[in-house]
Amino acid sequence: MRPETTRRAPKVLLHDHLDGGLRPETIVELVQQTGQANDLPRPDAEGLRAWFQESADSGSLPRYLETFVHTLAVMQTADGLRRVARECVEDLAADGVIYAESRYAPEQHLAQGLSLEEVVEAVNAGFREGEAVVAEGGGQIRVTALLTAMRQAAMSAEIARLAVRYRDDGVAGFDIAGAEAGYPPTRHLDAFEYLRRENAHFTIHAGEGFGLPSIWEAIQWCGADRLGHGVRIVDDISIGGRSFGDWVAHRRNDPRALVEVDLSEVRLGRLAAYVRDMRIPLEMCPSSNLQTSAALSIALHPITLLKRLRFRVTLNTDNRLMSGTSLSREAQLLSDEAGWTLADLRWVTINAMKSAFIPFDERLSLIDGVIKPGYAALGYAGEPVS
Ligand SMILES: O=c1[nH]cnc2c1ncn2[C@H]1C[C@H](O)[C@@H](CO)O1
Ligand SMILES: [Zn+2]
Repeated sequence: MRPETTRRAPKVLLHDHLDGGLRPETIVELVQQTGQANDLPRPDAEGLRAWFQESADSGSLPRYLETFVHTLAVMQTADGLRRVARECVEDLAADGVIYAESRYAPEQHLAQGLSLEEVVEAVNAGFREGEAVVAEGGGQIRVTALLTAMRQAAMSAEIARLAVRYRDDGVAGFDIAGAEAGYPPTRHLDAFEYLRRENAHFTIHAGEGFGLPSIWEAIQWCGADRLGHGVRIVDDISIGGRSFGDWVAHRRNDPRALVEVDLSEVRLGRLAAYVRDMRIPLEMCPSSNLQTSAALSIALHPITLLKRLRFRVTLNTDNRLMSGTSLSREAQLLSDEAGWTLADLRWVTINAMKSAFIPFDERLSLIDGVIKPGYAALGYAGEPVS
């Protein structure tokens, strides 16, 4: 794929953290307004941009998460939140995203006295402003919010109630995030049971910093509609009688290994089969996984095998600032290093749109009215993906 084609292609983003996608320039400006500029690890936008990426490259999820203290610091006022939300929408639209679910944890924005409701309303206002700016410029994007509860904290029941309260006002669902090992999703069972009683939607970060037990709990015990990452589902997949991890480690110097592997040699365990059979969406984030050591390289990232096996794969950014990425960059990396085509990008885009938390008729109208015509305009009308 040519980068310009990748950027122009309509894309759908289900897993993007609002507090992981700020413009470095905005952080510098907002910190200057508060008079706390000395708290920044670098004084200027370019220095900050590099600092976030380098610090997030630590190889560990808990250390990756430490960098968020500097984005959260400028997201404690209604004005700060509204600006960050508006710029998020503008940046995604410029990258060719036509529908996004942007997540953040309201409980992390209360330090300067905002209430949970004020946080949600400020972010919603920013999203609506961003959509209006994009529409005025002749573009098109819709952004909804997912409210995240932090898994190490104890506010999930309250955040779940907040998500239901705003379900008809810009909030599409609920999520659990934060360090995974040691914090199983079942700690938040009351929140999930409440959401299910309310017929509400939720996703759970699972199978990123921890393996199969976390995925199993998220699906079979908590009832998650989607999996945040879910990349470690490959621990339940074998190739030629070897575990995926062993198999890939032996081929770490063969970048085409996953593109060429004979699928008749692949066996799914019961959990992997369940995830595929039930069409459970995987919100996969390749660059983020390299930074937290959940995958070895783009070429050998499990997403390419899972796509070939027809799991319901979606492609996402996770944290654009910490990973120095965008959705089109993620797609371009897969094109350059793992043989992905425009047909593959269209397929994961439609997968994502089908898996979104907005009503079915609205998803369908974006698929038929925007995504399919958008790919047709690029010269790709939708032959089956190999
Ligand atoms: O990839 C992630 N795994 C777990 N937690 C994450 C990830 N990316 C961001 N977070 C956390 C840090 C943010 O402050 C929080 C809400 O967006 O979610
Ligand atoms: Zn995430």
